Amino acid sequence: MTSRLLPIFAFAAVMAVIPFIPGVPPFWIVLLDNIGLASLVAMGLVLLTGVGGLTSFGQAAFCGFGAYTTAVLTTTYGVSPWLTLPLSLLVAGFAAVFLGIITMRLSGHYLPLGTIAWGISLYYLFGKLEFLGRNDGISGIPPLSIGTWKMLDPGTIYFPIWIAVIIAALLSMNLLDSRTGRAIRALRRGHVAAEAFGVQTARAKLLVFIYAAVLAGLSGWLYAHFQRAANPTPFGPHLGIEYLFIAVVGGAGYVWGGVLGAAVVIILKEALQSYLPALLGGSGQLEAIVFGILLVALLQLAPTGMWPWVTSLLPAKDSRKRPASADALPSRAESAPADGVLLQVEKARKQFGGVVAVNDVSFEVKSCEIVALIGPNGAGKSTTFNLITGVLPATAGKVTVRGESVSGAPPQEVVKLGVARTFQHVKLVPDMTVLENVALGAHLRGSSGAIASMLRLDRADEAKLLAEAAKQIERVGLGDQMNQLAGSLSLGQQRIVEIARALCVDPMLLLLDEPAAGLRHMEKQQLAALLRQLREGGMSVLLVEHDMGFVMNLADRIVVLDFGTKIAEGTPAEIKTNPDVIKAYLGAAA
Ligand SMILES: Nc1ncnc2c1ncn2[C@@H]1O[C@H](COP(=O)(O)OP(=O)(O)OP(=O)(O)O)[C@@H](O)[C@H]1O
Repeated sequence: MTSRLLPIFAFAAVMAVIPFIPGVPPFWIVLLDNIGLASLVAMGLVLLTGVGGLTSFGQAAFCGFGAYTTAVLTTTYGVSPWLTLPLSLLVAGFAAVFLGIITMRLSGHYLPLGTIAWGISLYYLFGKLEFLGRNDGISGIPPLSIGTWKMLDPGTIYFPIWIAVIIAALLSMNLLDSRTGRAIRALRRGHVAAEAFGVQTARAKLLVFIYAAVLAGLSGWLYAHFQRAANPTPFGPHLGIEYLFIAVVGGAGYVWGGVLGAAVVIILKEALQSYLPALLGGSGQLEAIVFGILLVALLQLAPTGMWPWVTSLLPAKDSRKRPASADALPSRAESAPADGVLLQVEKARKQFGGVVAVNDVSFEVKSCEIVALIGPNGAGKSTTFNLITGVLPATAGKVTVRGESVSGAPPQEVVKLGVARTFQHVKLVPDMTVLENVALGAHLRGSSGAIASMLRLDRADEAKLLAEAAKQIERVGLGDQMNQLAGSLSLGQQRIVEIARALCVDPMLLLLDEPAAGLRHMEKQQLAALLRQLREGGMSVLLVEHDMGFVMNLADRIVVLDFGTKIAEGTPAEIKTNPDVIKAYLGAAA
């Protein structure tokens, strides 16, 4: 048994024993059932909100889909509860596809607002539909049973609930620790970085949305057979907010945070409801107020949630070693273009309203060449990068890579042609290790999907991706930092991590946006040596850089932009003495 699974099996063993401990009050078991049911929903939210950065207040509605599906099928049509399980999950999943296609396009505050909107609508819909029993709901739902053993009491339904929680936790952990998981985790840093490495972000968002909905649907299915009744109240927006609360209190980025959050919130609520009126002698909503205050205090104590706070109190584990060696990933099949021109930018133009950020700029990058793009702040260098990599559509002009037009192509297509990039403002996921961040660069070189990852069938593929990531990290000289969190590195080192991530693409052209910023003198020399070595190996580099010493010693050719217009192009020696460049840039930079 691996050390990863050991704590889970220990937890499962403890949970299995609890109902058999003599003297355990039945009320505790009911509480544990409720914790398990809430854990399932919260675990989905951990992936959706904590990991993927997509806030949803509407998860309770998916519990409703799961619960009502089994309620209708078992009571009206007499279908066996076990047969309704896949159907409940399917209905919740399809509802997520439909709602996800509409809502996942929203960004910023509009996304959570969208989820509140459909959360409220579905709550009222459940209460209006005749076949769902309107506000009274559906009663007489049969219990789960195996043979003649009917799971009628809280102590027996306890087992399917907690088996579901443990399986869901395992699947979620497997998913996060995979190629698809990295893609989901990268979503939190925005679309641009993930898409630059081929991640279909819309698909990844929808996937995690469906996953969270299916877990909520499972919770709803279990709830219906636990309560033996379903009505709209537990599937309304109030509960939707509470589930999000549970995930945040537990630690929205951590699978087990969902379970811990559910335990803390449900036990706290229950304790306040039982003891507060007796203590203070009052009745009414006092416990709700105290509950709110206590949760805010908890979040002050552990702003990223209880789970990371609790685990930080445990003795630190040994960080993982270098990934085991694996078969190398196949190298890029395409060879250098016959005419030697890797990248051709022809009269590229980009206007933002009245601002002409890139003004009919033309230049090319040949095979095995290092070209620098320089110019004052706001000259249009980063915008030019964004035009080449498909982040922004050009207003006019043409960009070709190895003779193939990339105008209008999305970043996911451009990277397939062997164009990899780094960003002026570093876009790493800070709470992922250096290794995991870099492995995102090899996304397109792996093929395992979400289901294979959840079932751990992706290990051979994953080993190759991690081995490639480790190779590139060592190549850029950060082998010792491989298992550190990317956010703990200096900004200069994070830029180098971005280079390793780009190298994982096996690129023909590397686009580096200010790679030397934040590096010390020695580190700059090492970076220059690395880039020369890459050039010797057949790679081309286009770099934006303000450090003129670095550029002049490294570049074969320099293109100078000023106010979006190309004002000069030539060798470092020519550029250094060009009066226009001195006037517009070098004079000021010197
Ligand atoms: N999304 C945008 N919307 C509007 N204007 C923009 C946008 N992006 C860039 N610009 C404008 O386009 C011009 C070029 O910006 P760009 O970031 O490409 O310059 P840069 O040469 O990379 O500058 P720096 O060296 O400061 O990064 C600037 O005037 C900038 O304000």
